[in-house]
Amino acid sequence: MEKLQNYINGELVEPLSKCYFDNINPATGKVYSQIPDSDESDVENAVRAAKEAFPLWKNTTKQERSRIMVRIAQLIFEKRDELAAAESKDNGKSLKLAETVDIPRARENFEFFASGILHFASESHQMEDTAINYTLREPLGVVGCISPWNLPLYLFTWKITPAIAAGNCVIAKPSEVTPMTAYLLSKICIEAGLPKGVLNIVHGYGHKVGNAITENDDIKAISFTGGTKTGQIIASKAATKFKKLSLELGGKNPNIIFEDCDFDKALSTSMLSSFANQGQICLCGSRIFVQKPIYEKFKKAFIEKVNQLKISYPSDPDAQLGAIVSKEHMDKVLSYVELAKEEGGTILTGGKKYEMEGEYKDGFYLEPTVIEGLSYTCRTNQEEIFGPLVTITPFETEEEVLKMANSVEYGLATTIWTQDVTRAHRVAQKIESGVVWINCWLIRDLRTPFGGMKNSGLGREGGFEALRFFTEPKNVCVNVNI
Ligand SMILES: NC(=O)C1=CN([C@@H]2O[C@H](COP(=O)(O)OP(=O)(O)OC[C@H]3O[C@@H](n4cnc5c(N)ncnc54)[C@H](O)[C@@H]3O)[C@@H](O)[C@H]2O)C=CC1
Ligand SMILES: O=C(O)/C=C/C=C(\O)C(=O)O
Repeated sequence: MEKLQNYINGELVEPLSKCYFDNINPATGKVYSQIPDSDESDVENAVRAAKEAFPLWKNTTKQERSRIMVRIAQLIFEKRDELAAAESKDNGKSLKLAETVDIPRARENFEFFASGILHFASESHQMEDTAINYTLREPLGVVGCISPWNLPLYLFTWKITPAIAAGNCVIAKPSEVTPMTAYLLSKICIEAGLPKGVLNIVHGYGHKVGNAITENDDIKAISFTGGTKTGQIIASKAATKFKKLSLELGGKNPNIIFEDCDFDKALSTSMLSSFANQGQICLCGSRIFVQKPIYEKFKKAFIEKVNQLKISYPSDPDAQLGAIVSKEHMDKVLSYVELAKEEGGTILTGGKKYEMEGEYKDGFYLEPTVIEGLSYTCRTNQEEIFGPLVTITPFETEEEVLKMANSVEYGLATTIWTQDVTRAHRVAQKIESGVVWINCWLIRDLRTPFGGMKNSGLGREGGFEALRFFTEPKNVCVNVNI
C-alpha cells in the first residue's frame, strides 16, 4: 500500500517516528494509503530547513520567485488529470468538480500570486515640505499554513502561494483527512526546481503537527482555514507568542430570496449554494430565507429539483453529489437531522444515509436534506453543520430577514436575490458578513478581500491583503527640510 512522505528540505522523507495511519477512500470506506504520523520532531526539522533557506529565498529576485511559481502552475496543469483523480478519491467529491474547480483553482493560485508579487507596491506618505515616509515590506521569515479537507489542494495552495511569493519559507500541513494532493504537489515542487527548504510539507494530525506549528517560536505567522473551535485553540496559543494570525473559520450563511428575484436563477443557484461539494464549503448558504409571497412556490420547485439530484460514486460523470469526506463527518451531519427533528423541524426531503451497492456499499453517502418549520434561534439554525443539509424559512420584511440572518455567531458569506438595486445595496450594507453576493454565488475574483466577520475569522486573504499579511511593514521617515 502506498506510503505518503513528508517533504522537508527539498526531499521526500519518512516521519522520524516511522509511524503511519490509515487514509480512507470515502467512496468505498476502504483504506487505500498510509499517512505519516509526524510529530514535533518532524516540524523542528522542517523549521530548521526553512530557516536555512530563508536568507537565500528572501534575496531571490521576485522575478525569479515568480518564474518558479509559474513552472509549478504549468506542472499542475500538465498533471491535472492525475491530481483531479487523486483529489476525488481522497475527498469523495465528484471527479467532475475536482477537474473543473479544485485543480484549476490550485493552478490559478500559483499563477495569480506569481503575477501578484510583481505588482505589489507599498505606500509612501508625503508631509508637505517636512518629510517623506515610505514603507518597506519584508517577508516575515518562516510561516505556517494549516489547511482543511473540504477543498484540499485549492485551499492549501491559496495559503502557501502568497507566502512564498512574498519571500517567506513555509511549513505547511494539509488536513490528515485529505493529504494526497499536497503530497503530489511536493513531487511537483521538486520537479519545478523550487529551492530546498522554501516549502516544507509535514503530514499528520492536528493535535500533533498542527499544534507543533502553532507553538514553534521560529514560526512568525499562521494562516489557518478550518473549524471555529480549532481556530480558537490556535488563536489562544499563538497569542502568547505574538504571532500574526489569519483565520478563515466556519460559516452559517444566509441565502436571502426576496419576492422580486429572478426566480429561475435564484432557484438554480440555490441548488449549488446548498449542495455543491456535498455542502462542505464554508461559503454554502445553509439557511435559506424566502419572502412569504413566493415561499410555497419556491419550496415546491426546490424540493422537486433536490429530488432529481444524482448521488453517486465520485468518478461517475453524472454524479451531482459524491461521498461525504469521512464516516465521522457523516455521523455529525446525521446527528443534526435528529436534532432538527427534536427541535420541531419537518424533513421535507432527505435526512438519511444514501445506500450504495457493490464496491461502494460501505462508502459515506448522504441524501441532500431540506428542513422547514424551525425557529431561527434553534441550534440547527445557529451551528455550522457543513454538509448537504439546509433549512428553509419564510420571512415577511427586510427588517425581519436581517434580524434572522444576523442572529448567528458567524459572519462569512451572504447571498441576496432581488431585482431592486437599492434594496440589494441596503441589505448588503446591513448584513454582518465578510462576503456578499448579489444575484450570484461563489463568483471569485482573487484580488478581492476574502474572509469573515464575528466568529468566522480574523483578517482577510486574497490579492494584496494576503501579501500584506505575509510581510512586515517598516516605515522610513526622511527629513527633507535640512
Ligand atoms: N473550511 C472550513 O470552514 C472548514 C470548516 N470545518 C468545520 O470544522 C468542523 C471540524 O472539522 P475538522 O476536520 O475537525 O476541522 P479542523 O478545523 O480540526 O481541521 C482543519 C485543520 O486544522 C488542523 N488542526 C486540528 N486541530 C489542530 C490543533 N489543535 N492545532 C493546529 N491545527 C489543528 C487539522 O489537522 C486540519 O489540518 C467541521 O465539521 C466543520 O464544521 C472543517 C473543515 C473546513
Ligand atoms: O477562496 C475561495 O474561493 C473559497 C474558499 C473556501 C473556503 O475557505 C472554505 O470552504 O473553507
